[in-house]
Amino acid sequence: MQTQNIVATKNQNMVITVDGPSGAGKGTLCSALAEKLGFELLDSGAIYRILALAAIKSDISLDDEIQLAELARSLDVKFTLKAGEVNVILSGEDVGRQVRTAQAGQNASKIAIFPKVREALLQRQRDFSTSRGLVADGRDMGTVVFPNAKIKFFLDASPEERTKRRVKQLQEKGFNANFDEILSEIKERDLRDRNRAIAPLVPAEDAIILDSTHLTIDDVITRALDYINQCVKSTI
Ligand SMILES: Nc1ncnc2c1ncn2[C@@H]1O[C@H](COP(=O)(O)OP(=O)(O)OP(=O)(O)O)[C@@H](O)[C@H]1O
Ligand SMILES: Nc1ccn([C@@H]2O[C@H](COP(=O)(O)O)[C@@H](O)[C@H]2O)c(=O)n1
Repeated sequence: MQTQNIVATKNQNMVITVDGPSGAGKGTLCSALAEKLGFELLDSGAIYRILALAAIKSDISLDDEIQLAELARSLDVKFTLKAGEVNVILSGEDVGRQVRTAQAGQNASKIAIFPKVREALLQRQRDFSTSRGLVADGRDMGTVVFPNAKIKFFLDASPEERTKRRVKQLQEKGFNANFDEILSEIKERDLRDRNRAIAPLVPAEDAIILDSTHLTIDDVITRALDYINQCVKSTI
């Protein structure tokens, strides 16, 4: 029986979490797993990026925890799938391109330090879990949002490799990208994400660590699917 069939049979609201630093390949792995297993996908980083963008559009300071948390509770955001691409719709406007910039990532990481903001977004993220199963991509998926998930990955790669990937990705999307600038942004974001007081970027105790520095995308997907297969078989 193939992995996707075994998982479909055993599913029952299964949650697979994938945490790790920026550019480690979480989104790539999560989309592949969601597609192969027929699961829903949660890109939690997109929610933080959208909130920061919505704050800027509403003239709310990225330092104002109370107003940011209020905005988080009323955020009108939808993810729609068009021609295999996820579109991000904020109050009726397609903001997919605006939230993918390096600046949007930095802004997201600035507002992500606030406990009230994280609390306001918690249930919204948990609501992505349905009977279909969920692959959840982020920084605190395995530690805070879905601590009871049965399968947890922590995907890592060296800062230099992640920068190389990010530069290529931004250039392919038509953005300007300078290696040294992106490396320093990645290091700055890592530092903030790993050292914040609430929900810092750390592997869950029961997470499998996958270092993708010297692995191709296909290697990472195969290793993750093998592990999922083993876990599911051991519970049959
Ligand atoms: N193992 C890999 N080898 C080479 N390139 C990779 C690998 N995994 C992902 N990539 C590429 O690296 C880029 C960043 O990957 P991705 O967007 O999945 O990272 P991420 O961890 O989700 O980042 P972020 O948290 O900032 O959204 C993409 O262009 C992707 O195709
Ligand atoms: N669960 C999460 C997800 C993201 N963040 C913060 O958002 C920033 C942007 O995330 P991307 O995955 O889209 O790059 C990230 O640097 C984190 O600061 C978070 O705190 N928790």
